[in-house]
Amino acid sequence: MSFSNLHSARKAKEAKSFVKAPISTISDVREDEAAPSSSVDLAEDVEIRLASKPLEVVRLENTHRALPSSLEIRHSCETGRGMYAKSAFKAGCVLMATKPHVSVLSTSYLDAYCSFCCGPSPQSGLKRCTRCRVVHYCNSQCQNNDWSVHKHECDAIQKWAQAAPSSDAAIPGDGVRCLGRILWSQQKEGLDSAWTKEYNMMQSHRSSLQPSAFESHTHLAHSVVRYLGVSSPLELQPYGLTSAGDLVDLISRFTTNTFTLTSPSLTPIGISVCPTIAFANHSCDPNAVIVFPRTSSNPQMQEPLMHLVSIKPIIPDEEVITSYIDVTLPKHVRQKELQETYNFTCKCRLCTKALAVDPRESIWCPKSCGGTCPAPADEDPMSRCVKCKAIVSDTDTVIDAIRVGQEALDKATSLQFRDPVRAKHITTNMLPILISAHLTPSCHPLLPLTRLHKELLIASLSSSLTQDTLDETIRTARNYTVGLTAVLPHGHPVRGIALAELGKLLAVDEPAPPAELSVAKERFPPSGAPRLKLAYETLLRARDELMVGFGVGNGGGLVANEVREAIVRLEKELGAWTQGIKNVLEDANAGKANGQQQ
Ligand SMILES: C[S@@+](CC[C@H](N)C(=O)[O-])C[C@H]1O[C@@H](n2cnc3c(N)ncnc32)[C@H](O)[C@@H]1O
Repeated sequence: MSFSNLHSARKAKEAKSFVKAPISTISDVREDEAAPSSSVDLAEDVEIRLASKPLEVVRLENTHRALPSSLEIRHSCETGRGMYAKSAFKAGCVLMATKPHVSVLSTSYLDAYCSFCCGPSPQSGLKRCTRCRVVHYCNSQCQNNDWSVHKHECDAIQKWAQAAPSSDAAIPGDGVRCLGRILWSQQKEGLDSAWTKEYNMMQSHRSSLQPSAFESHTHLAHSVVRYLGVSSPLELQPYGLTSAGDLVDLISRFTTNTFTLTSPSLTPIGISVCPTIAFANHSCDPNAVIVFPRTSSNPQMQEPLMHLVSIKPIIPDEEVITSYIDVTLPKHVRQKELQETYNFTCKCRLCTKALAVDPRESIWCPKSCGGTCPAPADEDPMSRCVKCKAIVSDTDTVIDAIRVGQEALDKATSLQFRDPVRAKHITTNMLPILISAHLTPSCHPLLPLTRLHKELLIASLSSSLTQDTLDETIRTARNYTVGLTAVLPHGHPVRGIALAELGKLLAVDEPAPPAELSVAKERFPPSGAPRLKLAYETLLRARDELMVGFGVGNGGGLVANEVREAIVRLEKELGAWTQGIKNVLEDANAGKANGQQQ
């Protein structure tokens, strides 16, 4: 397989969730060395997620037609409205698929994806709107379909650019553009329409706004008013905004209920608003995920379609719960994000159950018994191995390494697209420090640094593809999948994508395989046929996990299609190898036999 076949060579400019790292510096980790998984026992889990008494069903009165009859909205005192299963689902079921009310691309993707169907640029390239010169479309069909809303947006973008203090600020941010689209769409659909009612039924935290949210909400409100070009409160009335409180509700509903729009390989490319799926509440140990698999052969057919997919079996009356944040993060980071953005304290079992060791905050046993210990922290420096009870003596080193690692992660993330060489320098230097402090591959910040390093290595492979750089990238990708395996359940789409990426890297033609294959026998990654075999096995695992995470009914999404094609190619290559070896052996045997006869 050629390097260009790697989907991960994408320009993930605004990826805000995870990261990657260089590998020659990372000691090899076996998959069975991963810290114990934090996923929970199903029977116990179900017991917790089933309400003790029947919950009140929320009547939707001619709205939310996208909600299938197998799901129901019910109300609980603790979490408000939530989505509940009325029948049983296996892992990998598409619970619902619907077109979001609004989807908007992040600024850095406006020239790489179509602003109507959110599909990637076709081979022939995207066509730019000649008036605003900001949004792009696949073709005139997408442009025409978008015109009823874009005609307002087009004027607003042009006026915004004229008033911008610098070229950096010439395009409004995605939040402002998304709110503009919501308001123009409401006007188009009618303030009494189901569309508008559904938006207005979404939860607002207006009466309980966190002080930390005041500033960002006020800033967003001012920007939206400027973007709409209104100069008095009266001019907001046609948008259904009759008071300052209405404006706060609009913004609060937006921040509380917005989803990240992702590509089929999970690169965050924008934001989407979908009131029906927004009924789903949060858990750090979710049983469902939201993906955009883009399986339709015609990209303009209703794309982007948001799919809600079960990643665990769900029983009738069980709540369907997704995660709003990156659940590979440690508890205190998750809790802070949920409080600040969504205004609640998570009481899921991952947040409340005392785990002996959380793989997100774990180090290897100081006596190397194979067990793990909780990562020491300033407030709780005492730590011992859960297996052999050995005490961690050098706690300051670990605490310092974690602190410096977090600083390096923040710095390298901010440099990833602006100065990738410096970012890679940082990750290259930081990874060995965290590894020598005994952090497990799933421990924060080693996991996100490994991810960032991997992304940086993949991005630089096209200009420097050598055996060493490829092997280093493979080792990093492998360490990343090992870390993920400890913190995400089987079938989580992030795991499927990471495995697909690793499998594809292993399948890239080796630029200069070692002449003496026996010399390289023990190292990772292997060379030659064993490498192809490993690529094949990894892609089979990826296919199985993608089928769950992106839905069996979707064939595992676009990435699983690519994986299947790679599997077929590898089957042929491996077949050719096996046949070649068989032929050589037969020739050798025939030669021996001839020699004996003579
Ligand atoms: C996207 S909405 C989910 C639907 C919402 N419960 C409703 O009634 O419309 C997000 C909001 O739901 C509430 N929520 C979601 N998950 C929760 C949880 N695990 N515990 C408490 N509140 C939760 C929070 O108020 C959060 O800001």
